Amino acid sequence: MSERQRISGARRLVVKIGSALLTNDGRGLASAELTHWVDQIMAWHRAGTEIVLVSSGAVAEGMSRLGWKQRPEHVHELQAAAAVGQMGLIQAWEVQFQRHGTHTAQVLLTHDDLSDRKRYLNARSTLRTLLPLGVIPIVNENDTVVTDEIRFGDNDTLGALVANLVEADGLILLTDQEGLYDSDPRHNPNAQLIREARANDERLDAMVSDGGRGALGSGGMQTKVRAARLAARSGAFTLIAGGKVGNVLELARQGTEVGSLLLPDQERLDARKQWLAGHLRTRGRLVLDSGAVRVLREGGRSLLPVGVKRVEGDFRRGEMVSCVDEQGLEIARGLVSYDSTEAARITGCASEKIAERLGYVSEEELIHRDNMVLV
Ligand SMILES: Nc1ncnc2c1ncn2[C@@H]1O[C@H](COP(=O)(O)OP(=O)(O)O)[C@@H](O)[C@H]1O
Ligand SMILES: N[C@@H](CCC(=O)OP(=O)(O)O)C(=O)O
Repeated sequence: MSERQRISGARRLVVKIGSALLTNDGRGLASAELTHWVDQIMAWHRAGTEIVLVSSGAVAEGMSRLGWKQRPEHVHELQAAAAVGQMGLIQAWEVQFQRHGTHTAQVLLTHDDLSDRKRYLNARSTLRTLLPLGVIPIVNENDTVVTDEIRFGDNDTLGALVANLVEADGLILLTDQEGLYDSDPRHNPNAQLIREARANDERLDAMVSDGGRGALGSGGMQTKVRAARLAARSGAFTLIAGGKVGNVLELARQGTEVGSLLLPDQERLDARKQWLAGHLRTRGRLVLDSGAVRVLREGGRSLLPVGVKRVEGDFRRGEMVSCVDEQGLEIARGLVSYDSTEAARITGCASEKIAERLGYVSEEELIHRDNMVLV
């Protein structure tokens, strides 16, 4: 498979559209372009690719609605502008997707949400429920409750964290330049477009080192390269491409060489499992019966409550637990879908009986196979 076919063959993508592009450099929402991006996203969607859209532009749209000509210096004013602008932003997207009979969902997240294990799993479950329903989630930073992110105006990192969260095959960052150049094209007219690189290639750092922040006080290419490295941790590629090129998403879908493709060093699933195995401390143990030990060892299966005999330790949903056999030998590790008290109440229970025991169902599996590594 050629590297560009990775893009056309993607099953799940995160598309991030930056402030500079979406708001015509702060002059209000770019309505004509918005229509065009939605048409292209829908072509992809109709072909069976699940899409999460990460949309910036709340601050810029809020400033325009409030009649503010200068970007305010006070963070609380930026937050106020974002709260006003988010209304316009979501409205504009919704109207466009409605033309295609497609529902949208507003998802506001912070970086902290994604580093808290429980909220991470909750956000993941919500997004993974929306996608098969054919809904397009539209994600932005929850600017009311954060200050750092709004100061730096960086949704590239959020896009990468969402790509990790939903295990996307790729992250597409649409911006006002045609891609990543070997130096800032705003300052160097001879700058050359980088067509393809490994996301972890250290030479990229020098190319983006001047920051090159856009007029809206945003993160420039530095945050895009950093985002590509984050996305690569779960095996996703990143395409940085120019949203001003009329049909850029359509060209990318057809495998045409547009923008800069930054590639991960590892395949998607291996990368995620390595991340799981390496980054988290175990908080408790699930003692499995022999049937569960056998199916886990065979690989590729989730752990259901029915195969668990005993729960040990005190853990919360989303934390890492160890799965052991009755002799205490560790078989696997994974992110658990229920708190220890809930897990104890559903041990040995068929998945369809979870609701009866708990009054609700978070997940049918105690540990989903995507969240598990065999030891
Ligand atoms: N090596 C580079 N290649 C391309 N653009 C660069 C580079 N270094 C800095 N930039 C700057 O990054 C800007 C895009 O980033 P930004 O303004 O944050 O956009 P967005 O809102 O789309 O995230 C470009 O307009 C450009 O001036
Ligand atoms: N969340 C804020 C700021 C995000 C932002 O501008 O990020 P970026 O598009 O990466 O420069 C907004 O919607 O205006």
